[in-house]
Amino acid sequence: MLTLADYGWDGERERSFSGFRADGLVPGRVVRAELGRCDLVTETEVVSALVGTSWGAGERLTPCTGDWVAVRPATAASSATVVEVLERRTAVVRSSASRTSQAQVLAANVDTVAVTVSLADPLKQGRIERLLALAWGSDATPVMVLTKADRSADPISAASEVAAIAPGVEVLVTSAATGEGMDALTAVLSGTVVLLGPSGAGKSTLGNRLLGEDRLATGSVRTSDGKGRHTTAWRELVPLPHGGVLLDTPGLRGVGLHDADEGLDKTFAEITDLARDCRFADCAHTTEPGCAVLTAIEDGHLTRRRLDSYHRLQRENAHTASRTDARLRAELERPKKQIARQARALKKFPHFKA
Ligand SMILES: Nc1nc2c(ncn2[C@@H]2O[C@H](COP(=O)(O)OP(=O)(O)OP(=O)(O)O)[C@@H](O)[C@H]2O)c(=O)[nH]1
Ligand SMILES: [Zn+2]
Repeated sequence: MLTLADYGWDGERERSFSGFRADGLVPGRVVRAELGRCDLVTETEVVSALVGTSWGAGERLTPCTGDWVAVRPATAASSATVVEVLERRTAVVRSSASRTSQAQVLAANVDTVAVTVSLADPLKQGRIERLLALAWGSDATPVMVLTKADRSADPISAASEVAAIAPGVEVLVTSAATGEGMDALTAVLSGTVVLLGPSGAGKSTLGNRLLGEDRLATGSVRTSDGKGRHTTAWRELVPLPHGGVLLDTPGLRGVGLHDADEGLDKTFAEITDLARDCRFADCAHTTEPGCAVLTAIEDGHLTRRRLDSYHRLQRENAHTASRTDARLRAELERPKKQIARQARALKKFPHFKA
């Protein structure tokens, strides 16, 4: 029997939950979310629960896979109901490709984001940089997982090419087909793990290999049943045999950046470092005199492609930010504000945590 601790519940969470417990509520983690209802694991069972409105504020709650929630248990008269979504420590947020620019939380409370890219196809550097910006922006730890090494003529040089555009990120070469790199992968994955990558990158196949069983539907299975892909926002949270839990997301067609300033700074860490030496604090690294970034390109320390990619993703990020509507922004900011408030409280009252 698995406990909530297997799903990542910890002492800090338990302490901040005491008020809810006093009110007869129990904690649960969302393993699958749909509009208005979700599947949860609680200390005693797996339940299907209705999603209510937030207690104090009366806002409609929108829990997503990975969220910790406060649940009112089922009674003879009513089904189990989610009454609050607990503070998100991390969140993978993308801006969908739609014109209204809806931000969408793909996964909450993730510890490791495994960015999966297939070695069977030519590497697309811009796409890798975009996925890394999304991963860094979540506040979880990104890991680059190159898949299908059995389909590549030279996986080692592919890996060093990726390492060059992924400063500070561990790069692993794997093959679900031969088992190559699986032990190394198991070793670096910790806590709640999400596999993030384009459709067909091999995420589900890799996930099944990590789980040691065919839990997740792979491309071949899905196409054979005749149903189209991407038809549902199906996501599931499954415990891993060596600890931690795996969150399977469907392949992403468009991963627009949302509020990704910090994510971009970390993705392009060497540019962020160089920029400190630019003459102007607000240097845009385009034509400014005394620009350390442009000098690095002239000296051959930085590629023009890399700077162009940085500029392109920054422009896109600024554009989606300007289109995100206020309600959504408030919803996404709420957990962050909670974190900031708690951090301030901790500073003021160091014993607060104990
Ligand atoms: N040769 C080889 N093929 C692989 C490997 N891993 C996955 N594949 C194949 O790649 C295809 C896509 O794999 P999936 O696991 O469905 O990819 P996915 O990333 O989950 O795709 P979506 O569900 O669309 O996001 C399938 O036909 C797999 O059999 C591998 O290590 N080697
Ligand atoms: Zn500059």
